[in-house]
Amino acid sequence: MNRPAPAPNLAYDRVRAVEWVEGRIRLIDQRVLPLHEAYVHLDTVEQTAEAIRDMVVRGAPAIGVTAAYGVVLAARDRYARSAGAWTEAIGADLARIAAARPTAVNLAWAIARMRGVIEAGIAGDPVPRLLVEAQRIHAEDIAANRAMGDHGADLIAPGSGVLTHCNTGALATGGYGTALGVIRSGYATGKIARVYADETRPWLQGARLTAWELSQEGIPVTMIADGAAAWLMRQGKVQWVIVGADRIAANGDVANKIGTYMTALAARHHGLRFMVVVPISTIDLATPNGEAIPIEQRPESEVLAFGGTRVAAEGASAWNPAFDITPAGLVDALVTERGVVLAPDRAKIAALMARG
Ligand SMILES: CSC[C@H]1O[C@H](OP(=O)(O)O)[C@H](O)[C@@H]1O
Repeated sequence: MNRPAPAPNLAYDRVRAVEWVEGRIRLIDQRVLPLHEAYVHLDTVEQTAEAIRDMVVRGAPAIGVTAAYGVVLAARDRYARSAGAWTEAIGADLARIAAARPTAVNLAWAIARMRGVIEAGIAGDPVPRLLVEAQRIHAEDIAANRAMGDHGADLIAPGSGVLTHCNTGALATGGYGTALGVIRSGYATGKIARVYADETRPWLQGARLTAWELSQEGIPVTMIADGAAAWLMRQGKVQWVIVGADRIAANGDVANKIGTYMTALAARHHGLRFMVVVPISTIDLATPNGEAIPIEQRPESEVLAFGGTRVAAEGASAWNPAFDITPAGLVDALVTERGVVLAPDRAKIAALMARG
C-alpha cells in the first residue's frame, strides 16, 4: 500500500546543519537542540576546528561539508595576508581542521578534495573557486542522500518497523540524511510503518536530534533506551535496523556511533536485517579493516554527568569511546548513492568504488 507522501513539512529542507551565509559558516548549534534552536557563526579556521571538535556540528557528512567551507575561510585569510604565499601558508590550516575529530573519514576526504583544487592552481583570489567547490560538495551530499533514500526504501517490505541508532538526518549531513533519509523515503512510500530510535547515550543524538527531526515532519517515532533494543527486537515489531556510519573500511567493517555493534549482534541473533547507509565519501579504501580505524575517545564527563549535573557516584571514572566497529559479516545491506551492496566484503566494495 503506497501511503500518499506526507505533506512536506520541509523540516529536512528547512533544517540545514551547516550553511554558507554572507561570507560566514552558519551552524545550527546541535549541543542545545531540541530545547533551543540557536546558531553559531564561524569566521576563522580556529572557530571551524573548535566547532567540529565540540560537536556544534556533528555527523560524518556534515563535518565534511563544514570542513570544506572552513577551507574557504582559510584561503580568504591567507590570501589577504599574502597573495603570493597563501598556498604554502594554508597547509597548517588544512591540518588543523582535519585534526578536529579522528574517526569520520568525510573530514579528511573533504579536506583532500579542497586541497586538490588548490594544488591544481587558482589564479588571483581563491575564494570564488573554493566556494564553488565547497558548495558542490554540499549539493552532491544532499543528492546522494536522496538517491540513498530511494535505494534503501526499495529493500523494505511495506508496513515494516525499523530501529535506528544515533542521528543520521539533515543534522548529520548536507541535508535529508543517510539512514534517516531512508526512513524519510520509506515512510513517504508506505514501506515504513513504525520508527523506533535509540536515545543513544551519552550524547543523546537519538533522543535530542532524531526525535526532533522526525517530529518536525510528523513522522511518528518511539524512543527507546539503548539497552532496550534487543528486547524490542524480540517482540517482533522491527524488521530492519538502519544506521549510518563514520567510516567504512576496505573490507566492509563499519565505524559508527557506540552501541551500533551490540545492536548489529542483537539483530543477527533475532533474524532482523541490518542496513548501513553511507555516501561514497564515507568509504575509505586506504583503511584495510575496522582495527585500523581510529576511535575517538571523548571526555569522561559526558558519561558521568547528565545536563551538567553529575549522576555517577563520586569516585567512579568513565570509559567513553564515541564509536565502535561492526564487522562486515553482520551487515546485510550497504546502501550508497551508487546502489546497494548485499553482504558487503572487500571484493564487492572494491567493485563499487571502481564503478565511479
Ligand atoms: C550520517 S553519519 C552520522 C554519524 O555520525 C554520528 O556520530 P557523531 O554524532 O559523534 O558525529 C554517528 O556515528 C552517526 O551514525
